[in-house]
Amino acid sequence: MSSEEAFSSTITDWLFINSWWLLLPFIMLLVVAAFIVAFVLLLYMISPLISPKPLKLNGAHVVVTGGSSGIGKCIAVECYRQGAFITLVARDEDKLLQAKKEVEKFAINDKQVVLCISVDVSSDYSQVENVIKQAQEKLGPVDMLVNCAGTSISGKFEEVEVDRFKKLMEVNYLGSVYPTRAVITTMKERRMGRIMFVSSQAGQIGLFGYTAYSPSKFALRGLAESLQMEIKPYNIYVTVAYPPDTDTPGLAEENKTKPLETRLISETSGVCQPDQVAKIVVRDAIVTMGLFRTIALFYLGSFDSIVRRCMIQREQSKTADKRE
Ligand SMILES: NC(=O)C1=CN([C@@H]2O[C@H](COP(=O)(O)OP(=O)(O)OC[C@H]3O[C@@H](n4cnc5c(N)ncnc54)[C@H](OP(=O)(O)O)[C@@H]3O)[C@@H](O)[C@H]2O)C=CC1
Ligand SMILES: CCCCCCCCCCCCCCCC(=O)[C@@H](N)CO
Repeated sequence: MSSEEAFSSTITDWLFINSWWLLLPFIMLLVVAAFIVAFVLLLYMISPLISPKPLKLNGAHVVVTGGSSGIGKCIAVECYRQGAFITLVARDEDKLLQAKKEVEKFAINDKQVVLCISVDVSSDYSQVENVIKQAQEKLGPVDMLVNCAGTSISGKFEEVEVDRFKKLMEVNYLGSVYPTRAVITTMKERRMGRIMFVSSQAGQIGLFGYTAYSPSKFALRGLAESLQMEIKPYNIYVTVAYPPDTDTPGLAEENKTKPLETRLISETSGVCQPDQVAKIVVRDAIVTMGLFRTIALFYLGSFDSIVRRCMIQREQSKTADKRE
């Protein structure tokens, strides 16, 4: 008996089957699995080749709304440490100046600047447009916008004051729409830019106590996905961050009224440190392509080509109009 026969008879004996070809379905399954693994590996390897160039933060102008406290402040520090020029946007001027001092400690060269702008990002679009204009005049066009200004409240649906529902939509949703609207035209003209929206784990899943907060964070995802499809041909990339509970003044404030259920549910995903969250979300915003995004890229590729075709057509008809 050859060694091959010995091998196959051992396996068939072991599996209590009398012919090797009964193994065929399993072998086919293995082959298919191997192909899938190989395909995913291939995607992983080509990700860096087909992804846009990472944004160099050195010398870039980064605007951080909510940059005077918590996660926003840490995002500003993270970008400053990589050589960026920073505009901090928030309402309270004292907190802004304090944050400016903290950020400035992390300078890597003596040209870097931290600019402070006091404005409510949620109340009046023309105000927001104005301050963004001022910031661009001082520090140049915005390369990256981080929409981090936001606030939260937790409580049972019927116990949350009715006007809070409107307030949270205004600050968390419109407060991200307005700054984005104010930078987008210049970004499109320059055919470059990054926009980050800071949502929350409570923006992926609705949870007890967050009937007012979650919807305002869900809304950011709808905005981000639709906007991304519009502006990808202009080489502008949008990211959404979904952090868990993070140790900030905002969380301390929220904890004052947090129902027991919300607390117990949130504890399952723990509390992060804001500098840790900042590192991750900044990296994701500047290096735009991991494995899952590569897969999403193929998935969305056909939609993108529609958008590109329309853009070309529209520009062609515009120049034709001008000639007439
Ligand atoms: N901490 C957490 O557990 C988590 C937080 N998030 C989100 O991250 C973001 C930051 O949270 P966190 O760091 O905890 O918050 P903080 O309360 O510590 O900081 C909020 C920042 O936003 C600014 N801000 C608030 N409202 C306005 C407004 N109307 N106009 C301009 N600026 C405003 C504040 O300054 P000022 O008050 O002076 O205007 C401050 O700089 C929020 O969007 C939050 O929803 C997401 C997941 C978890
Ligand atoms: C793919 C689906 C993932 C779902 C994960 C489920 C995790 C449950 C715990 C949720 C914790 C809620 C954190 C809210 C943080 C927040 O935004 C406020 N603290 C703001 O102040």
